[in-house]
Amino acid sequence: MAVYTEVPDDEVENFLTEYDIGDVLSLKGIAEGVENSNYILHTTMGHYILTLYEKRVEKADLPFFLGYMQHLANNGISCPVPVAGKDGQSLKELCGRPAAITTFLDGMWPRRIQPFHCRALGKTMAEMHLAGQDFSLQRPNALSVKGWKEVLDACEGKGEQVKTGLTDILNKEYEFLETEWPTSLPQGVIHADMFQDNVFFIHEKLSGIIDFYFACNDILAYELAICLNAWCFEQDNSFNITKAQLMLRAYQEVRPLEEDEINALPILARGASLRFLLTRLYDWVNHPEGAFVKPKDPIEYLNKLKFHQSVKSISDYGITL
Ligand SMILES: Nc1ncnc2c1ncn2[C@@H]1O[C@H](COP(=O)(O)OP(=O)(O)OP(=O)(O)O)[C@@H](O)[C@H]1O
Ligand SMILES: N[C@@H](CCO)C(=O)O
Repeated sequence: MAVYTEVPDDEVENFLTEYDIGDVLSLKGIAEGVENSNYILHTTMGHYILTLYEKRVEKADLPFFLGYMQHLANNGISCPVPVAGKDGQSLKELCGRPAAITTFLDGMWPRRIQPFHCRALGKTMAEMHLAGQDFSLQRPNALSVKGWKEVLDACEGKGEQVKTGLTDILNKEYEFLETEWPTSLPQGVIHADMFQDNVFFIHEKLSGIIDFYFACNDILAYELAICLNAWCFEQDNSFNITKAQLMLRAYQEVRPLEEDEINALPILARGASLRFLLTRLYDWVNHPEGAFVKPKDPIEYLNKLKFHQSVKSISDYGITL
């Protein structure tokens, strides 16, 4: 479940008087997602998504997230569009939490990733990177190298509860990445959490991207590295080079990678593995007993990290210079 804040009927009715989107017909909590409270809002004018932003989202970051979604939509990328109230503002407050209404996006996220999904994702990712180039707001990635250290420290060695020796592996990998992390690769706005549950398809066509609440300025190729991790491994942890090749080729048809970006992919992929390994580990060891939200498996990302550590050349990702 991801409805942390319940919205009483009279509050939503009152809230909608701030908008021109008709009267409420129903408000249904959405079970998926872990960060925020999401509702499907059905009004006399159609369907919308109502989101109440919970603790992990900084209120000061919301103009960046909502502005980025609007910017992408203005530039032809299919994603939820923030709905402005009668006062022209899309960021509001409901039940004591920051809140926004966005348009409803048709489509389903793929339960089983097929090669064609990876191809479609590569193309859309590159289009988003180009579209983001003239977005004026800035948000540094709070979960880049410095942020990883904060999460690592916050885990207080509790990795041992999950796997003996994990703390040592994490410390060593962090030290390696801190020294080797590239500093001069092309940067831009990235989504930073483009996992399969955030990418909708209708049949074989990508219908849109959702959940922009980790979006930030960072190395563009780091997004590819995140997606190699999230989309190109099979259930048995084997790397699917066909999926990677399709994703990287489709990306490059829209935004060709520079030589430095290609050469950096193994390091970027290690960083991406460590980032999700750490946040998953933190959630795992701090998971309240009996909570509805099931934490995601950190060890899946340890296995992915091991693959990237073993990579000998970029041809292991199905790409050549
Ligand atoms: N604009 C939208 N149109 C249609 N459905 C949406 C939209 N936004 C969210 N949803 C639905 O709500 C679910 C949760 O949304 P979202 O992924 O943004 O939540 P979250 O709490 O930020 O979760 P997480 O960060 O864990 O993915 C999605 O899986 C989808 O079913
Ligand atoms: N996509 C993240 C969780 C939510 O942002 C993960 O799989 O760890």
